[in-house]
Amino acid sequence: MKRIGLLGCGAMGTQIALAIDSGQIPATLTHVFDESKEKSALLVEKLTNKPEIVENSHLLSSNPVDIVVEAASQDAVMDVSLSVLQNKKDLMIMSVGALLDESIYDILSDACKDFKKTIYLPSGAIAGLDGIKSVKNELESLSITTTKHPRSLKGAKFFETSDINLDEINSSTVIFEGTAKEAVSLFPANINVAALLSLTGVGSEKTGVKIVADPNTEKNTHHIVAEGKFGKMTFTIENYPDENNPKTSRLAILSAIETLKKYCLNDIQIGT
Ligand SMILES: NC(=O)C1=CN([C@@H]2O[C@H](COP(=O)(O)OP(=O)(O)OC[C@H]3O[C@@H](n4cnc5c(N)ncnc54)[C@H](OP(=O)(O)O)[C@@H]3O)[C@@H](O)[C@H]2O)C=CC1
Ligand SMILES: O=C([O-])CC(=O)C(=O)O
Repeated sequence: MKRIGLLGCGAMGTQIALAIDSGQIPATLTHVFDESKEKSALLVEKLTNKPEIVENSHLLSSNPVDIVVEAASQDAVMDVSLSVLQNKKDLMIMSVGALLDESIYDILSDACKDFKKTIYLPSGAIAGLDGIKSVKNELESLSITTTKHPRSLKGAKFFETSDINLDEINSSTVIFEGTAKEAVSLFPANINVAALLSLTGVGSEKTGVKIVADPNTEKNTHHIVAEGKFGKMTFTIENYPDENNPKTSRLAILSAIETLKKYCLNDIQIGT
């Protein structure tokens, strides 16, 4: 049975832990960490098989786990990823935006080879990465338009320097248009999906991102358009947000659970 260490005990971390505890993911959750001690304690309280709460994030991978699952933040990814690999543990990353920093990406990619370990990036809140991966070398344009309710965009770094007041938006409004590289740094908890698309396709400077605030939607909608010599692909994913964190879609959590299930099972694997 695989042993899992969990970094981040928020909306996603909690659902992943419950999926392990119920046997849906055939593994043991042995260690957890969150910078909020209260959140780690609250999570452990919900579980039948209680993991140990470690004192800092680096202690997750110095314990005998097979994989560290990150469901915390881009800062957490920057802080622990290399040491996880150096400790010869696999790593699953949800805060994928951190990997758009090219030096981080290259260092981690080299470390995977050096330590013979793998970093898993689930498809998260979108679908279609299998197709985009296959046509990667023929892509001529790739873009994503993400529409969320203003409450799901609150707190983003973007608003520190923008005149836009989310509370005053009363109809569907484009609040950002730029590259995935810019989007991921200005909306770190909202548009990791643009980082996934970039890494799969044409890179973060060539992947276009539009962010729309719509007070009349209850969904987190991602509309992806990929075009090239192969033809054209469009994907529209209309996600319901998680009930505890409106920024995060339910699909992102289910995708994390499915990726972990695949990691823990020896079985027939379907899809690219
Ligand atoms: N790949 C994808 O498609 C998607 C990725 N995500 C990303 O997944 C991650 C988890 O999402 P979610 O669970 O909804 O977020 P939450 O905010 O609900 O939970 C994150 C938890 O991690 C904690 N945390 C943040 N930074 C650190 C750190 N450096 N060390 C330890 N703990 C930390 C937070 O504490 P505190 O609250 O005190 O900051 C919080 O308790 C987020 O980064 C989110 O942006 C989300 C949706 C889709
Ligand atoms: O969950 C979503 O819809 C997308 C999201 O927050 C992200 O990519 O960071």
